[in-house]
Amino acid sequence: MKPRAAKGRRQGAVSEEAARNPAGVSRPLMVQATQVLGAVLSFEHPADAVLSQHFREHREIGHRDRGFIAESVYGVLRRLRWLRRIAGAEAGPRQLLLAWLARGEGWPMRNFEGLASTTERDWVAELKARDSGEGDLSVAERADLPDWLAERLLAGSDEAALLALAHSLNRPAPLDLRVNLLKSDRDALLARLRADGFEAAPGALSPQAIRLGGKPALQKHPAFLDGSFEVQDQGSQLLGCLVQPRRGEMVVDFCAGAGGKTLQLGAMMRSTGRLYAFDVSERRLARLKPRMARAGLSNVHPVLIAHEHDAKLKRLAGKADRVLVDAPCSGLGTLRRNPDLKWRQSPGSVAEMVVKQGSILAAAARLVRPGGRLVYATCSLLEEENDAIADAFLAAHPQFRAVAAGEVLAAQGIAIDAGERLHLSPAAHDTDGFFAAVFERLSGPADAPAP
Ligand SMILES: C[S@@+](CC[C@H](N)C(=O)[O-])C[C@H]1O[C@@H](n2cnc3c(N)ncnc32)[C@H](O)[C@@H]1O
Repeated sequence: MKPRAAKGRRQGAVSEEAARNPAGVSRPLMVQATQVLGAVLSFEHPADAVLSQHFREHREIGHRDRGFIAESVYGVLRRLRWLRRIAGAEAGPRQLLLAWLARGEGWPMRNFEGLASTTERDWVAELKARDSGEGDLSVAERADLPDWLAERLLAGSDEAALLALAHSLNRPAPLDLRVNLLKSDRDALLARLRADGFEAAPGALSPQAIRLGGKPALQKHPAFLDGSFEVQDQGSQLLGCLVQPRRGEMVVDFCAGAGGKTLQLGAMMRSTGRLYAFDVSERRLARLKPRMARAGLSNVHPVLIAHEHDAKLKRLAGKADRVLVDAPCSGLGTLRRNPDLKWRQSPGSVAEMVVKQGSILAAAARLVRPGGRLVYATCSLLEEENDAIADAFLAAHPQFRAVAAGEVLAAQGIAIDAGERLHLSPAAHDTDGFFAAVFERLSGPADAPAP
């Protein structure tokens, strides 16, 4: 990614001395937020990557000011359709930001004094009075989703449910931690965090989860540095519970990425057995390595593969006790954290993903031993990436049977309305949107070799 601005203090650099409005925002901070928003709205790179790069290049920006920039950018992304409707289809980043603050955040006019020019303030005053014509909006506009996505989510649902889902997706996500069972337990970590002034409560769904109030900075907290916890959404934790790996087993995390779930699986195995972490991305696997060390795991073996038919996988055929396929997907279940995805994805990108998902699942299934378990998961809300893939897999693989996700979770004391397959959503469960299907390989002959 190209740097968008030179480093150091210059015009627009946030300083402690600059005058701030009643909301604590200064003119230079507005300039920074506008710059980042402009870069994000080109949709060339994921919003979180643009923000991280900006903050790396501007270490002088404090925690609170970073919060303002990130929340403003994410606020605009969440409500982009609505904002363009009230601010005009041609509105640039500065206007969209002003419109968000005036209408989305409900700033009073006095907050704009000193931050916006007279012309801008006149425009904002007019905007505040403007009727955005809510009555004439389509369901996709009210949901602040692109038409194609609203249509797909509406299939098998109704308008009220779609709007409830969209509103839950258009809110910021809570902050969940996963206790590293190798290093601590939930009660001990809760006590430690509360003693440090954190608002912390046990997660309602995952037995390994703690939910924090607010968005405290955690990277330098001693309990983070000593590996006692990782940040992981409760929904994601339930996927690890569906895999339910045991001590001494051979487990494969087929799409391990930077290891969000690998670390959970490794801790559930108590750092015994062998846990292979495959991925096609060297960059992501590189990020897993320091996390393994911090977590105190010695059973994880990261392996870079070229694709799902890589020859490195052959020797594991029919050997794994558990295989997780946390498939590459549209990510639309994570819109609370990645609101730009709804504008970055398209029917074409989803169609490509679907082909890849089917291919990865079929390849990963070859590694499962008779009697072993296979879990297919995504963080998508789209039927074609979820149930349709699971249905097609079962139809083409009679050597596998479906296992009810609800029963696997209930056996671990996790009471959730899962039924056959897990469908989590921010509206119903206050987690990110996740899907998971569990399969078991029947005893029988091994698969024919891969073509
Ligand atoms: C949803 S992400 C995984 C997230 C990770 N499991 C976690 O919990 O942090 C999907 C991953 O699949 C990887 N991937 C894409 N194509 C793949 C393939 N053919 N085989 C294995 N992994 C692949 C991507 O690089 C990405 O890291």
